[in-house]
Amino acid sequence: MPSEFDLIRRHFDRAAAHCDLAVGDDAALMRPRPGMQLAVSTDMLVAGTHFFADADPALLGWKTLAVNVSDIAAMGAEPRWALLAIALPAADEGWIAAFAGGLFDCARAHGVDLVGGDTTCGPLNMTVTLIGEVPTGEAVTRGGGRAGDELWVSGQPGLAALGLAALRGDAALAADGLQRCLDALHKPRPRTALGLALRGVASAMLDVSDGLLGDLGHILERSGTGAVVDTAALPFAALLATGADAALARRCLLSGGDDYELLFAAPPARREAVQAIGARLGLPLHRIGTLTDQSGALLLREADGTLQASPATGYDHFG
Ligand SMILES: Nc1ncnc2c1ncn2[C@@H]1O[C@H](COP(=O)(O)OP(=O)(O)O)[C@@H](O)[C@H]1O
Ligand SMILES: Cc1ncc(C[n+]2csc(CCOP(=O)(O)OP(=O)(O)O)c2C)c(N)n1
Ligand SMILES: [Mg+2]
Repeated sequence: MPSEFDLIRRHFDRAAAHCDLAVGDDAALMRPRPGMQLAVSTDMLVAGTHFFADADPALLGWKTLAVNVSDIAAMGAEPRWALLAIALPAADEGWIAAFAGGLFDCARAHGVDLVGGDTTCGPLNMTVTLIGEVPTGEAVTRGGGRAGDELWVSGQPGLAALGLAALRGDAALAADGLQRCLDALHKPRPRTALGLALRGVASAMLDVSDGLLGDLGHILERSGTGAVVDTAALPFAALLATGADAALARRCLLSGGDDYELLFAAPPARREAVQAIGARLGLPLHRIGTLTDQSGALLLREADGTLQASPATGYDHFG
């Protein structure tokens, strides 16, 4: 049976590119580049709550890091250093090797060093702490939105929630549609390049983990604005193309969660700049509404022009 230290050495100790001291000592040593602020975030994934216990370990490794990279991207920061705290029910080396493989694939794709962590025996869960860098004063927070700013969302929110609904037997999807939804659920692609490009363009930003409307509520709260969301501008077509019915597609897109897309506000004068960024990155950016001066009020404008108030609620662990 491998020891705790064998597991760390074999699976989690890899060369770090931009770090003075990484895995193996009491603490890691990193130097932020001059003129940079550190952006620090942590998110935990728990078996049964965030994933099924029999999930593919390579995909789980990817997602564990990806959801944290997404938070750093949402600040307009560059992800740099990660710490991984993991509790494992057993020293299953095949499982751990596959998990580490997926995690390091994501680390490589986003320029992240794994610089430390903790490994214990216990119910399967993992927590990554991610440290990024952003030029001092240039981070994009949730609180900079102003009435009149346009509201945008990247990519294809709703796919992951549809995938989860299908796994639970609550949605019958066409085979290729199901594949696309499961890929979104299991392998979120954090929008790092988009987050960096939106520095100096977006007035407020966050990543959508708990569902579009619920997370929009955080922008409204921190920015002191309201919002009108045009439902006709939301990207429903790709969800309907999976074979999902319209009501489920709407629920997944508006409040499903697990999207890891960026939701941001930008002044109308920056509309062309936003569109140019989307074109350069080959990433669809949807202009889905406007911030208003009615603090906290979230309205949905339907295709026929009618306005209806909506609660800004999303995924809630205790709700
Ligand atoms: N146990 C905690 N102690 C201190 N701060 C916390 C704790 N849990 C969450 N937070 C903070 O509350 C805020 C909202 O957290 P969360 O909803 O998890 O954000 P996100 O969706 O970006 O992961 C963040 O600033 C986070 O750091
Ligand atoms: C087995 C399973 N059940 C439910 C979900 C859906 N789900 C779990 S947590 C969550 C929201 C995001 O997690 P949270 O811990 O709130 O992340 P944060 O907002 O802190 O980034 C969602 C949509 C899932 N992915 N897998
Ligand atoms: Mg969190």
